[in-house]
Amino acid sequence: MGKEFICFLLIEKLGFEVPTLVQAQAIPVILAGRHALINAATGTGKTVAYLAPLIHQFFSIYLSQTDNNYACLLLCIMSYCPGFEYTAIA
Ligand SMILES: Nc1ncnc2c1ncn2[C@@H]1O[C@H](COP(=O)(O)OP(=O)(O)OP(=O)(O)O)[C@@H](O)[C@H]1O
Repeated sequence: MGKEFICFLLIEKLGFEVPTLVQAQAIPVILAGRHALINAATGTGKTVAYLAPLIHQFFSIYLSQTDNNYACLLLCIMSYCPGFEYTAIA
């Protein structure tokens, strides 16, 4: 599973045609397995910058180990905190 899944997440599921600067910088680093300290202004897209590659890696592991069972729970918490539209627990 390569870049297509990240594009699927960002474009098809979230409707983000173009990654923000912080996403464009952070996503390839995290996908490469390197540590990343993400520092950017409020509202610049940090949440997706770290969640998209984490979800990608989660499903990569899931698909390569079909004898194990995993659960990925995506929660919509818009009412909890406007502007913060999603979170993930894996
Ligand atoms: N690539 C993108 N294209 C368009 N909109 C985006 C993109 N990435 C994030 N957004 C939107 O921008 C807004 C801010 O994103 P997000 O909450 O991830 O930023 P943040 O940097 O984590 O903010 P905070 O510092 O408040 O936690 C959200 O409404 C989100 O849906």
